[in-house]
Amino acid sequence: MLLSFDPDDVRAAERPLLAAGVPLMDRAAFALAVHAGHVLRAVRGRVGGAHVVLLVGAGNNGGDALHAGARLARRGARVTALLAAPQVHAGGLAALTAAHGRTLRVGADGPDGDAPAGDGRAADASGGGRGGAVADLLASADVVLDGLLGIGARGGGVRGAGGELVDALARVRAAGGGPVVVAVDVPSGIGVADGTAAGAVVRADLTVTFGAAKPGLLLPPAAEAAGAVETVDIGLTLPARPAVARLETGDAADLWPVPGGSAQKYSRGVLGVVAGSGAYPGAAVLSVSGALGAGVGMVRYVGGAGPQVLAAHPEVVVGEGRVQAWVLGSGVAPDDETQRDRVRAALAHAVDHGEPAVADAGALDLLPERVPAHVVLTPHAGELATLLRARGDDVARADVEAAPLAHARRAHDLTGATVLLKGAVTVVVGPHGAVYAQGDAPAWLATAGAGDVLGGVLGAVLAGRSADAVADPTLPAALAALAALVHGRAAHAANPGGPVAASAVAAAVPGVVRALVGA
Ligand SMILES: NC(=O)C1=CN([C@@H]2O[C@H](COP(=O)(O)OP(=O)(O)OC[C@H]3O[C@@H](n4cnc5c(N)ncnc54)[C@H](OP(=O)(O)O)[C@@H]3O)[C@@H](O)[C@H]2O)[C@@H](O)CC1
Ligand SMILES: Nc1ncnc2c1ncn2[C@@H]1O[C@H](COP(=O)(O)OP(=O)(O)O)[C@@H](O)[C@H]1O
Ligand SMILES: [K+]
Repeated sequence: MLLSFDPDDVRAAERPLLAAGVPLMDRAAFALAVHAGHVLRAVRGRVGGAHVVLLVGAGNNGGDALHAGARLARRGARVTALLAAPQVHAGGLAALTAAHGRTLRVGADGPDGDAPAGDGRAADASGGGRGGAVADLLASADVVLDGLLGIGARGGGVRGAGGELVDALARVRAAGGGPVVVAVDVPSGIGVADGTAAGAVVRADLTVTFGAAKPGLLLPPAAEAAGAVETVDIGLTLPARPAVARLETGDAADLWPVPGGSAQKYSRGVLGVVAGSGAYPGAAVLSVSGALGAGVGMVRYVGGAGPQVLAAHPEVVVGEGRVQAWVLGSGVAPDDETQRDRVRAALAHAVDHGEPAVADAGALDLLPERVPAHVVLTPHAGELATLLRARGDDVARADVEAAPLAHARRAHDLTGATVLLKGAVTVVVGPHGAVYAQGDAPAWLATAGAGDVLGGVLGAVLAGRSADAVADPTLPAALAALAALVHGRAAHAANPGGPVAASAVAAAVPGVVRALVGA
């Protein structure tokens, strides 16, 4: 499991080590220089003679970049530091200067008359004139180390001279080619704790993060700016509970309901599916496909799409009966009152009798005021905005997309449900601070019906672990993250690197599960 921690927890973990004189910045800068060296060898064959540009802000994040730059300069790299603040980390600056690195003060914060650092040159990053010199420098770099802002960032993008550097770097990259960008600790400008990415934000190819990952490296939309993430152990002891977790391959076997030798279909879990309608019978078929692919003991289908479901899956039992979990609402049209009544009844049963339930699409507006955490909502951003508006919040889809964690958390707080918010990175929020962010899927998965398959996979897992999911209110969040992981990997497996239809994703689920839980 990949665990991330809020800046406050990281600072608290650093404090005793710093007080004891442990050289944390040296450790961080050493690891950063090693990773930058790997990148330089990959793009130029060697560190000696390579051109490295440092973007340096006012804090310790800039100090990391300067110290790493000094190490690279000692190995023969040509290193230029662009100083975006009047005062930068003194020890780092001294180290770079001693290693014969060049420094250049940029932007309005460093007027021409200001006592400049290093070789005494000043430049304006905003474009034209000396701004052109900054652009040329960035364009000619092999690697840029982004040390503008780390965990001291207050969010909303990088402001001031650093923001101009971020924009200049973006222009260089948009023109094609450009340097490999390595973010120091986090891409500068992201919301480190909440994953927002408004304003001037560095787009990195690689982020070298210290002590532990930070939530913004896992959460959308900021996760996209981080590129690959390398975590460096600098000796911090962090709390037991992370801010945001991501399930990885090794976690699936512990969570998946693998049948024991004495299993029979009822003990493995029966899933009730109330999905599909005259307008959308395919949603019922896809939902059932996901559940069967995930290996549920049995599916009972309830609704008008019985003939289509049976034609695709003769193993399904059509009609009501006892179940251990539900999938509700996929493809249930707003004007199909008969099917909506069935969804209402199933939701009430799930709440009253302790049966886990997935509430998707057409079930979201039928949710009671409060539900237990074993009810899992699976909205996309538009549906989450609608749900929040129905409960009095003034929220548009774009607001949810800009801050998915905050809005998923709000929906959890308002309803009590576990909330799985679909997207390029799927965010899950449950009770007691359980938060997951899964980025397992290729963009090809953004295709009609894919969400119905996800609901079926999740329903199967909840049916298989029904009693556990009711007894431990944080488990539905872990199982929802697990379903997202399997679903995303199934999209890869169905056609690596290429397009997938939702039915092909469902067909790939059994193989993915075998690979994850097989002996
Ligand atoms: N502690 C240690 O020994 C270790 C720390 N380590 C490293 O230190 C990093 C944390 O360093 P840090 O605390 O100095 O904060 P950092 O992110 O560099 O910047 C703060 C400055 O930025 C400014 N600022 C804020 N928001 C802004 C914005 N939007 N736009 C523009 N400016 C903004 C802010 O201004 P202020 O808010 O005070 O006005 C302040 O001047 C950490 O990520 C890791 O890399 C490692 O070496 C391991 C050991
Ligand atoms: N850019 C993307 N990259 C990867 N996966 C995505 C992306 N956009 C959406 N998805 C995933 O695709 C699925 C789409 O589901 P949904 O929006 O409910 O579609 P439908 O209602 O047609 O089934 C979700 O699992 C979502 O997480
Ligand atoms: K940074």
